[in-house]
Amino acid sequence: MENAELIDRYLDLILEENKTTNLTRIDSKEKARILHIEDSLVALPEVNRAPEGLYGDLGTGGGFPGFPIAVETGRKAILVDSVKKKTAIVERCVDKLGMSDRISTFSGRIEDLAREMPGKFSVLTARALSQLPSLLELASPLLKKGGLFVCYKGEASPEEEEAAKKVAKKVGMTLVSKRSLILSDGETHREIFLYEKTGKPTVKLPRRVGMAQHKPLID
Ligand SMILES: C[S@@+](CC[C@H](N)C(=O)[O-])C[C@H]1O[C@@H](n2cnc3c(N)ncnc32)[C@H](O)[C@@H]1O
Repeated sequence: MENAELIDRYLDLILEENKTTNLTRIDSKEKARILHIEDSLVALPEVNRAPEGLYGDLGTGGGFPGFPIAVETGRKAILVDSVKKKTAIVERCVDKLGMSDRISTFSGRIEDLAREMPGKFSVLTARALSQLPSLLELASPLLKKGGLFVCYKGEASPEEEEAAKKVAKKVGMTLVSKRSLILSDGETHREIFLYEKTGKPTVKLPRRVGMAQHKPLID
């Protein structure tokens, strides 16, 4: 099966599951094609700059951008979410498409994955998960040196970007690029932030579960 067809079938399976479990508020196929598939794939150029190796999608929900990115890059992938019900559905859909040898899930907190697999990832993505400062802290301990972190943001405020600068330094990450675009619906604004793991964090990571999101390292 072609990649595009595989991804389209995955979306069908997720929309079917969505009738009984809340995975996405977008229920029309037409809209979902733009907001889930097209949007997931806009950061492919950034992801492809990463060194070879394992890919992870943090806070994957119904598997976006994780599934489309995993298929298009051909990388081994782990899709991470703390809600077991969601990862169970993603796993079932991946399995139905015969992709479970390459794409797996981790059901648990990102902080716990960082304890199990420190420095094992070459590239990570996160969409609609948290503010940049928290995301940087969560991603850093999972990445190998030279690994990349691709953040899909709506519109980051100047304050959020300023806070992210401070935290990036503390967690050994460097901003490589930022790009803005509008999706083909003509209205959805997307910002892609690309960070590289360039050094050692000056704080011990991961901190206790929940700290990155509730008490970011901004002071
Ligand atoms: C708003 S949803 C976004 C889902 C998907 N990335 C998308 O854009 O469609 C955020 C997801 O992140 C998960 N999440 C939030 N904090 C997490 C953490 N610390 N560890 C693992 N998953 C987390 C939530 O369970 C939720 O499914």
